[in-house]
Amino acid sequence: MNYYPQCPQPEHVIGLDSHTDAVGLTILLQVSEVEGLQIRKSGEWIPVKPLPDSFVIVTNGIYRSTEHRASVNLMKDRLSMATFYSPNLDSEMGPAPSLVTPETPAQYRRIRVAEFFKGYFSRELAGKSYIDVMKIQNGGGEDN
Ligand SMILES: O=C(O)CCC(=O)C(=O)O
Ligand SMILES: [Fe+2]
Repeated sequence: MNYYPQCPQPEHVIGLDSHTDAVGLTILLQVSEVEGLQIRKSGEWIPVKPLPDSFVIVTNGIYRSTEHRASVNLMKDRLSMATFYSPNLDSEMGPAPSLVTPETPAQYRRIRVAEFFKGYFSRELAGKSYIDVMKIQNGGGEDN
């Protein structure tokens, strides 16, 4: 649950700094129907207008996780509720074996989910997708 109190100087404040979610799927309800969520597209911040009775869905993996942030509002409080679909902490994460072929070698290494989230939650929100820490630099398999 994210609560953004009404703010007399919204131009000097950010509600939630730029980030990408580190999960498989995010479903977000903009509860109070006050504008605030923004996504970055071609370097520009685009507001995602709240629609009554609707959810915003953010995917990861083949559909790259969208960089987004939330602003605060001059006149009104804002409330959003995010639910995250993510893997079991005791498991590993990496490219789905069915997607790794000699023609399309693994581009990400496998790591323990707990290790991934430890790094994710201890970093600064800096826009860049955290999944890039798993990227295999030189290609050619998981040993590189
Ligand atoms: O409040 C919002 O609209 C965004 C919340 C969000 O990005 C998050 O909880 O990860
Ligand atoms: Fe988010």
